[in-house]
Amino acid sequence: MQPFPLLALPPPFNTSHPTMPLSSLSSLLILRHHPPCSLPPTSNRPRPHLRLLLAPFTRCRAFACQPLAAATDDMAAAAAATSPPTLLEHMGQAGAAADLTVLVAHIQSACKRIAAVVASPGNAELSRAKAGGGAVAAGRDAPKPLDELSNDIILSSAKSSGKVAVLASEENDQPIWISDDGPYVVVTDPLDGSRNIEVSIPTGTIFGIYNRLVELDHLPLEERAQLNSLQSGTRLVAAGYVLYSSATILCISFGAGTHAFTLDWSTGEFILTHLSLQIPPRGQIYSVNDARYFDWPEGLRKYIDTIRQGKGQHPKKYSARYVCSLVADFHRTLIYGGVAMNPRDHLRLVYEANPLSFLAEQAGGRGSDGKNRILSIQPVKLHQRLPLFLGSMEDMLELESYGDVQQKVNPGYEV
Ligand SMILES: O=P(O)(O)OC[C@H]1O[C@](O)(COP(=O)(O)O)[C@@H](O)[C@@H]1O
Repeated sequence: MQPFPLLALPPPFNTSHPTMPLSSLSSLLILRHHPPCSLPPTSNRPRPHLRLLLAPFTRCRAFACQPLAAATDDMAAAAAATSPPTLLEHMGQAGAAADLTVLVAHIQSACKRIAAVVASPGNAELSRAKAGGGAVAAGRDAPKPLDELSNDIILSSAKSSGKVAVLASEENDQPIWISDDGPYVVVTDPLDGSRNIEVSIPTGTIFGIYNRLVELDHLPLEERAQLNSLQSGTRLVAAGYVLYSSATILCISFGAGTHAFTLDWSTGEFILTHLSLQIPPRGQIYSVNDARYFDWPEGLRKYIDTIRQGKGQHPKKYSARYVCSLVADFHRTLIYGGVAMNPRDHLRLVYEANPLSFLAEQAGGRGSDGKNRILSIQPVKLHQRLPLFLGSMEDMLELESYGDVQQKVNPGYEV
C-alpha cells in the first residue's frame, strides 16, 4: 500500500506538528487516552461577538491571528454576555445532566476531528483506497477507510468520556461493551454518505444516546450489549447529527426542541445558530433518488407525479433536490421543509432512522417508514434496514395517505 499523504489540520485541531503522516495522525487519534471524565480541549480564547462571526473577513485571517488579543477583560466579558452560547454553555443553561454534558463534549470533539479529516488533502487517497478490514457480516456494507477512521475516532471518544457502557456502530458487526458502570448507550453511523467523499460532497455523523438499562445488568455481556443497543427510539435521551459541508453544523435534541450549532473554526467552538428549529409544516421540495421510479410502487409514483405537477394538497409545483447524503438531505429538509425519503429497505433503524426521526419530531415534523411512526418500531436486529420518510408534518401525512409508498423491489443498485 502507498504511504499515506501528509495531512495538515488547522488549529485548534492540529498537534504540535503542523504536518504529519495520516497513519501517525490516526494512531494518535485512536490511541491517545484522555483521563476518564476530562473534557476535551476547547479554546480558552474569548469568543468573538456574533457580528464578528458573521463577518470573518473584516477580521484578520481566521487561523493566523488572535482577533481579540488586545481586548480588555471588560470587553471580553461584555462580548461573552451578548454572544450566543456554545453547545456546552447551552447545555449548562438548560440544566443538562453533568454526565450527559461530558459525553456530548467528547462526541463534539470527535466530530471536529472528523470534520478536519474529511476536509483534508489526505482524504483523496483514503477515499479511493479499500478498507483493510476483513469480512463484513451479512446486511452490512463494506466500509471505506474513512468510515473506519471515523468509527475509530468516535469509539475512542466514547471510551475516553468514561460515560459509555456500550457503543453500537454501523461499522461494527456487534456492539462494543466499554464499561459496566457507564450511564449511557451510544448508537452511531460515524460517517454517513462516505460514497460521496471523493468528490467533496457533504457527509455527516449521526448519533443517538440512551440510558443504560440497569435492569439488564445481570445478563451475560453479549446479551446485555445487544438489548441495550436495541432500545426503541421513544427512549432516546438525546440524538444528533453533524453535517460536514460548507459549514460544519451540529444539530441536537435532548427531548425539548431541536437546536443547531455551527462550528466557528477560529475558536473551535460549536456556537448556537438555530434555537428551537421548527420544520415548516409544509415545504415545496421532495428529495428522493428518482432514477428508481420504475421500481417504485404505484402509490409512491402517484404521490411524486402529483406534487411535481402542483396537483396535490399544496397547489404549487414541487422541486426535487437529492444530494444522496442522508444528513445533507435531512438538514435541508429540516430548514426548508418538504420530504426526504429513501423508500427501499436501505437505511438503518438503529443508527439513522431513529436519531433523525427524533430530531424531526422535536422540530415539529415526522419520521415514518411510510406507514408507521419510526420511533414506535421496536428494533429486532442491530443492522435492521427499512424505508425512511422524514419531513414536514403536512407533507408527510399527505404522502402516507397514498398508502402504497414502500419500495419492495430492491435489486441492489450499483451506484
Ligand atoms: O442509493 P440510494 O438508495 O439513493 O441511497 C442513498 C443513501 O445511502 C446513504 O449513502 C447511506 O448508505 P451507506 O450507509 O451504505 O453509505 C445515504 O447517505 C443516502 O441517503
